[in-house]
Amino acid sequence: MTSHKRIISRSRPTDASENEFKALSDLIPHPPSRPPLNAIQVPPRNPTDTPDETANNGGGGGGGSRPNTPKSVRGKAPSETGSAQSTPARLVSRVYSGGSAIRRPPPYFRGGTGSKAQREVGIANCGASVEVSHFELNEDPSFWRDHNVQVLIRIRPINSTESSLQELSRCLKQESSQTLMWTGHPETRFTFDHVVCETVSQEKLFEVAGLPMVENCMSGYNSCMFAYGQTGSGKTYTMMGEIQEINEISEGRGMTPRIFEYLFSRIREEEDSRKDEKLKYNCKCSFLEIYNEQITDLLEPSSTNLQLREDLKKGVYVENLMEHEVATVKDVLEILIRGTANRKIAATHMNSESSRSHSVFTCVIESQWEKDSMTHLRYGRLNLVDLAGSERQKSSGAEGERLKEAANINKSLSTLGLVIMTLVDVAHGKQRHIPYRDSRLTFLLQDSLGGNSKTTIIANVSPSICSANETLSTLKFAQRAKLIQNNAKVNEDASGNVIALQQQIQQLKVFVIPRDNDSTYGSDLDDSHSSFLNQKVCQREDDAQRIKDLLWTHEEKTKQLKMLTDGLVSGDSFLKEENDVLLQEIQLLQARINGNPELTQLSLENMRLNEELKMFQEFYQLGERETLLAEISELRQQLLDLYDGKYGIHKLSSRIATLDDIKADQTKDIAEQVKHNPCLQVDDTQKELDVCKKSLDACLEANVKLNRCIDIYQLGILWLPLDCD
Ligand SMILES: Nc1ncnc2c1ncn2[C@@H]1O[C@H](COP(=O)(O)OP(=O)(O)OP(=O)(O)O)[C@@H](O)[C@H]1O
Repeated sequence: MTSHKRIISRSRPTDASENEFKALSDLIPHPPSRPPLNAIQVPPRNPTDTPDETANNGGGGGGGSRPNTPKSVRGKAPSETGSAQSTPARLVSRVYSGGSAIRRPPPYFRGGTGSKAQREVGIANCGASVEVSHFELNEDPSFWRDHNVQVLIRIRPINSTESSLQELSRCLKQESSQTLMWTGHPETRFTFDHVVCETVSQEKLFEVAGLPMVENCMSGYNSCMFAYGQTGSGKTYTMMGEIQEINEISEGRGMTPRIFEYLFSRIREEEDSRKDEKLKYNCKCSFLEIYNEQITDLLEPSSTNLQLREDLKKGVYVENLMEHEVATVKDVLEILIRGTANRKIAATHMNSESSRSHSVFTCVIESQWEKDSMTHLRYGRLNLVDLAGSERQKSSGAEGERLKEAANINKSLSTLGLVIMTLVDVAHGKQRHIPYRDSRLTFLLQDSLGGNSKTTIIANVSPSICSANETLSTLKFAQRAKLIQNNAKVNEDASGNVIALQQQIQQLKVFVIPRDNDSTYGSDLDDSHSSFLNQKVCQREDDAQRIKDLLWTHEEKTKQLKMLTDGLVSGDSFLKEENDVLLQEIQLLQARINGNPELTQLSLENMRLNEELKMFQEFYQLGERETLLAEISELRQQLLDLYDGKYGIHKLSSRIATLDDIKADQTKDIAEQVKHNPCLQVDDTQKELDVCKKSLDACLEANVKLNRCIDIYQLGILWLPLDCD
């Protein structure tokens, strides 16, 4: 049996309590020990510390006056971790660590099938024993309906180093399956979604936290689980646990192998039950580490210093990171073991096999099925993150290279803390810039922190008084993280609809095209219909693509706006970007119009109608019609007056000339309007125009008569002086 980290290092039991079980362990074959591929040698802390000893004995534990931390601390030897015999994990661990006896745990520790009642459990600590309360975990299958962030505290058993230093003094007192008390000064009570006591098995923890995550991913939600905590607090144990050889199953296996066991069994189940919908799943995995702010592909270790990129469709991704298709648990285990062997570890005072990097195991789960003539596509991204441990330089005893690593680890963890603090502010409605880009870790996990993801945080703590301060700071971190608000949504791809449209057309063709005996006729019709329909499909596809591009420009715009409000870009460069995006948008819209003749026709018609509307509005609003009518009635009145002889001849003729001018202008206007505006054919207006025309005709007739009268009067006037003379 190999522990998660022991995969890459040799175990040499040195602890007296382990030796107790030597006889039995000798009977059990050990797996071939692997050479430490990437194990980093700890610089000797004093002349008696050789690197070799350090690696084999638990490293820093051997330094100074501290008692040696035997290798098996990492292997969860029961005698060291206090409650080992109560967790099935440790039983297996003993087998392979070469010094443990197989002891069956009490049945209520196995898989959480026991009653939920609190039990008093004896936890052994190097010969001494202490009563600690056992609390079952409360499963709540509906949790993820209302929450997107779940925070669990996992308390690991006290280990031998802690117990030898501080006996069994504890800084934590668990009060229920959700609350615990930090017993330092001042005493502080914390409440979380779950508090996982040291006797809870890996299996039970998986059932509560891992299983619902798999369901979420299968439904198309991005999900993320990360383990946080001080160095040696049990993060790797939680995430990886004890991974045996590929073909063997260990009770101590952690979240990651269990998640994939369950995932593949659910995939089989779903695919079988939805055969009629042709449901198919596809999974792709990648495994990376972030070490000293550099990203390395753990499955291709020569592929180092990989760059993070951001894409609107893909989100944040690692350029050139290899993705491996997986279809079975074996495939995943093979990747896990290979990748873990390449992970950077080293011995520190706190942990003989301390992970010096953050590791991210990612699986993209895609599903495709057909329903109601539609092809549905869904995908969920599952991130399983084992963070490097936070550590106080004093207690970790880090020096040289270890110190540089520790500084980088602490820097990225403090950025993580800052991001979480800012997200909490944002959740309280404050406008804040979130410093995702300040570390590779937060940039990569951007979606899992305050974004589109359902996220589980497992904060690992030691209950020992030796780690009281670190435990308190982890609890505070977890408390803040609980306040993050994520916005998880199902990832569904609408492009499936184009395929569905094509299928629909094919189906409709069967009904629409008449099938008679004349095969020639049938096939001709078939061909013409088919080419017509194909043309339509192409048109729709082009249109769909253009709409997608438009959507992209809109997303780009939103992103720019966000950067502007966050103060990441200046107003000038924002306007320039905005201008470019708008130009792109215009081009896209233009292309959309050009690519669709029906749309062009409609838009022309729309423009014409708008023009007409504008003209009518002006016609009524400016009161032209009323003015015209008023002029006509005035003219009439004047004619009548003229007949009554009220006007002098000169005045009359000048008035007539003015009226003629007005009439001519109005007639011209109307003629122009009629000429340029076919809209005047519209019934109502036509009627009004007819009335106007009639009035004008009457005016013109009256005018002719008036002119005649004027002529007669003028003749009369001409003759008058003659008479007088
Ligand atoms: N719940 C647990 N039950 C039994 N043993 C545990 C438990 N948690 C941790 N251990 C043991 O404690 C030791 C340290 O655990 P682990 O390596 O997982 O810590 P870590 O937080 O990953 O440390 P680092 O940050 O330094 O990598 C290991 O030997 C592991 O087997």
